[in-house]
Amino acid sequence: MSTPTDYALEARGLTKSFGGFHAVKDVTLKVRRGSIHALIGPNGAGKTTCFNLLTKTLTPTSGQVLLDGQDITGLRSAQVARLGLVRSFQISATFPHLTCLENVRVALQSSQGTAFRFWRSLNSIKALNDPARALLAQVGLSGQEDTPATELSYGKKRALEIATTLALDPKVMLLDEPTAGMGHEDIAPITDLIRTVSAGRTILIVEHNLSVVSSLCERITVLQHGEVLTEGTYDEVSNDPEVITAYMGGVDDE
Ligand SMILES: Nc1ncnc2c1ncn2[C@@H]1O[C@H](COP(=O)(O)OP(=O)(O)OP(=O)(O)O)[C@@H](O)[C@H]1O
Repeated sequence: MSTPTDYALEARGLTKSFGGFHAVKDVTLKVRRGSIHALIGPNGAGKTTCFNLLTKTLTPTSGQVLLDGQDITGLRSAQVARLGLVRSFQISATFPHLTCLENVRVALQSSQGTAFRFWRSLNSIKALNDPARALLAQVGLSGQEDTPATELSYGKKRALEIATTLALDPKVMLLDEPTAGMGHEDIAPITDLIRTVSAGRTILIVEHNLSVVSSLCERITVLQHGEVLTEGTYDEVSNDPEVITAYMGGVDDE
């Protein structure tokens, strides 16, 4: 039998209204520890609003968010990041003119709360070089330490963003459309990378590319009009007639 702490991240009855409009309505979501869980749905279904509620970028109108069974509804975004709930491609945006090594070093400094202490000694900054190199190696960017982020290919930029997220040592990673805008050649490597970095972590992913979802995710929650339409394995949800009507028919499965 499942206990509450089998779930690294939980939403209970989460609702967000803008004026009278419910962008997210009574969403209950349980993300099992150590799993990769997808949140999918057609455009405007409420996925981004849900992510913003989970990372506390938005305050819910009602409902609760729990991290490892702890109610984090009242906390701020930076506080939940320190507790280990980190959203990639948002907090971890990279600095285009810094090198890969410098980008990861800044993220490591920020995870230690020292990012803006410019008077830190050069030695203490240099001490971050080895861990920064190790993180770059983890995402397949060895040899690119001195390359400015702006010169990386699109896929490698995403890998760098993942390295800066890993620098924060997240327990739960929220990945917001990691393959959006990518060419076919970059999709398989980034999918493999997400699988690799998922070891020992929990991942919730919003992703439009359903072949990425089917190859990565154990569980899938489908949103429609701000509400949970269904939840299950890829086979279960992709064969659900309601999902086919609401979602599959209208989505370009790249
Ligand atoms: N700040 C806001 N004020 C008013 N309405 C909003 C606001 N943010 C989102 N919405 C509305 O809430 C609904 C859900 O939007 P949301 O961006 O969460 O959907 P989504 O599933 O992420 O869509 P997409 O796949 O297109 O990114 C939409 O109808 C959107 O217009």
